[in-house]
Amino acid sequence: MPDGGDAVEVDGLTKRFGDAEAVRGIEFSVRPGEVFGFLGPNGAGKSTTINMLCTLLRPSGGTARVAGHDVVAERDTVRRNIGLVFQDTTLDGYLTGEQNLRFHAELYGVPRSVTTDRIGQVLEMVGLWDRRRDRVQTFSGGMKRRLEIARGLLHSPRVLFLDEPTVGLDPQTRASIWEYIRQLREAEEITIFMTTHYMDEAEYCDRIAIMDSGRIVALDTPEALKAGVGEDRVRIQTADDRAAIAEIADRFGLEAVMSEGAVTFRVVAGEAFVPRLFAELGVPIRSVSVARPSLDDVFMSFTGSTIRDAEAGAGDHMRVMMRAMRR
Ligand SMILES: Nc1ncnc2c1ncn2[C@@H]1O[C@H](COP(=O)(O)OP(=O)(O)OP(=O)(O)O)[C@@H](O)[C@H]1O
Repeated sequence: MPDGGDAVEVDGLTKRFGDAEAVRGIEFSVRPGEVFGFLGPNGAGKSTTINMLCTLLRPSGGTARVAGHDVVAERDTVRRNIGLVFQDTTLDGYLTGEQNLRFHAELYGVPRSVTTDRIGQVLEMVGLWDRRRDRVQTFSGGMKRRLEIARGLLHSPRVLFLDEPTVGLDPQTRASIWEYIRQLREAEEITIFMTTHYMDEAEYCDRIAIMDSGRIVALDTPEALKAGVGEDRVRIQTADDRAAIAEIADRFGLEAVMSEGAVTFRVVAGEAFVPRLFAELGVPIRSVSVARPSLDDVFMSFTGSTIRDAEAGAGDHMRVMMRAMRR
């Protein structure tokens, strides 16, 4: 990619399937070295977008450049510069881990002189060096996923696309995959473009784009997106909860309720508000906690559904219902 250029640069990108517009003229860019998360409910257009960026699908309009090259005019160059780790595994179970990688190296034209070293390097990176001579069919789900990540890295791509890299894996394996992703960024100076349905994982991304109904509806750092939701949740335990609720309404104009045994209310910049609360509330406070808005709150505010609904395939249905209810 040219010096100073973006790793992914999308302008007016559109995809129509017949009359339906799956991607509606989106625009965004990803900086080199970023871990960029792509979120959205089912049918939002994420896969369609990724497929266009990976040159697997031709755009109906607009442009996309990946690693500095146009996905239509320079398709083959783009392909050489990207790695793909998609949900459907394409590993060959009868081959060993090492044989799978060797096959891929030939497919990508990795020079023979460097293949063996490179295979060793990526297998070490994902902790599979000791299992390199075992058939892949004996691997656990997490090991297969790690081998796929190793394979995606083999030809030293500039941009690695990961489609739900940790889906269906146990929390421990998910954590270790993330550890590899973080190491990767340091070791390979690679840009990572990923989709995930796990909000706790989206937190690890440098920036997140939320897509809904073919458009990018939000794009920023996880911190900025959460701050954009506005209000923090403050919970206090007091000597007299009923009096505290009344006083919070009178003095600060905030509506507090009892929730799980604590007086709970929402306020902008909760941490800065707490000293004022202690100074001005007549009722003694026994304990206080402040919770920032979560990425779940962010997702909900932009798409009208939680990521779990979206994951369960109920996202579209929920959204329609919520919109109808708001009317
Ligand atoms: N080959 C196709 N032909 C017709 N319509 C398609 C095709 N591929 C996708 N679509 C439609 O485009 C829209 C976006 O689909 P897409 O798969 O990109 O969404 P997504 O955000 O990746 O969803 P998911 O999270 O379920 O994978 C959907 O309405 C889908 O039905």
